[in-house]
Amino acid sequence: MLKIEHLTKIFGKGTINEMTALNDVNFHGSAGDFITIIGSNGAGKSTLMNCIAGVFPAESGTITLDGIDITKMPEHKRAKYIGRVFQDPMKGTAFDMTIEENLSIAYNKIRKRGLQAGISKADRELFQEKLSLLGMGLEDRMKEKVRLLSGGQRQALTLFMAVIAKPKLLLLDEHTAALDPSAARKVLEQTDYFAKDEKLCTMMITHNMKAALEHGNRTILMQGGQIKMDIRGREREEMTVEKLIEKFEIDNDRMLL
Ligand SMILES: Nc1ncnc2c1ncn2[C@@H]1O[C@H](COP(=O)(O)OP(=O)(O)OP(=O)(O)O)[C@@H](O)[C@H]1O
Repeated sequence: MLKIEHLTKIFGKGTINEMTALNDVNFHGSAGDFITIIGSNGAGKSTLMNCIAGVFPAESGTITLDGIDITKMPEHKRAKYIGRVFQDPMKGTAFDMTIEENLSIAYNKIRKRGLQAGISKADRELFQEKLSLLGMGLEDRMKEKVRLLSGGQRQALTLFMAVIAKPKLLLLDEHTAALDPSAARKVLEQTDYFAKDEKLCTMMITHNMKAALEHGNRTILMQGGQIKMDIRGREREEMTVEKLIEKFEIDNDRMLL
């Protein structure tokens, strides 16, 4: 599904601020994989996601998604294949538009229809049915402006918008970090639910090592722009936060136990 080969990203090349944020990264994610990504500040986690999403080009290396070489594909074209949710609940939605208008924009991403095409009865019923799965009562508030929603509700909606267009890859960059513990738990439960789609590969950055081990089927640890560890299967089942810290000498400044 996702194949990354020899990916290197250097910021400020040739200047005194030169920084190798990704150093020859190799990675393979399969459909159905839910990979959690941990690592201390500046390890290269967000840069990896930004390179995959096409926010900036890499110096060298290739990125292939479902057999398509997307290395040089512009960001807006990749967006068709990639869903993304950020830490800031304000970021993923148009807050002055209604819930159903936001959903329609996200859904039309795959249908090449603009908002002016209107929201059909069938679409509305589909949104309503799917929203009810979030268990937040949003299905009864579809004509309300998104700005009226709480951070947790908005993040749940953003997550939902990211998956409604059936992406191949879902990139979650600390998407629950700004939420209160109960909203974070709820959005993580919803993430588990959506990540079960066997055609989807999910990658989630988190500073919460407990969550990193409790969610998904693989955990990768990044350090100094490289993937230092890729744990899965039996090794992951037996892994604990304490063992992780000990084994990989993790500096757990921002990582919560
Ligand atoms: N746009 C940019 N311009 C210059 N340097 C950058 C840029 N983005 C990231 N960097 C640098 O690249 C390195 C990796 O940053 P990145 O944001 O990927 O780390 P991270 O693992 O996501 O860290 P954090 O957990 O703090 O978010 C850091 O040294 C950072 O300062």
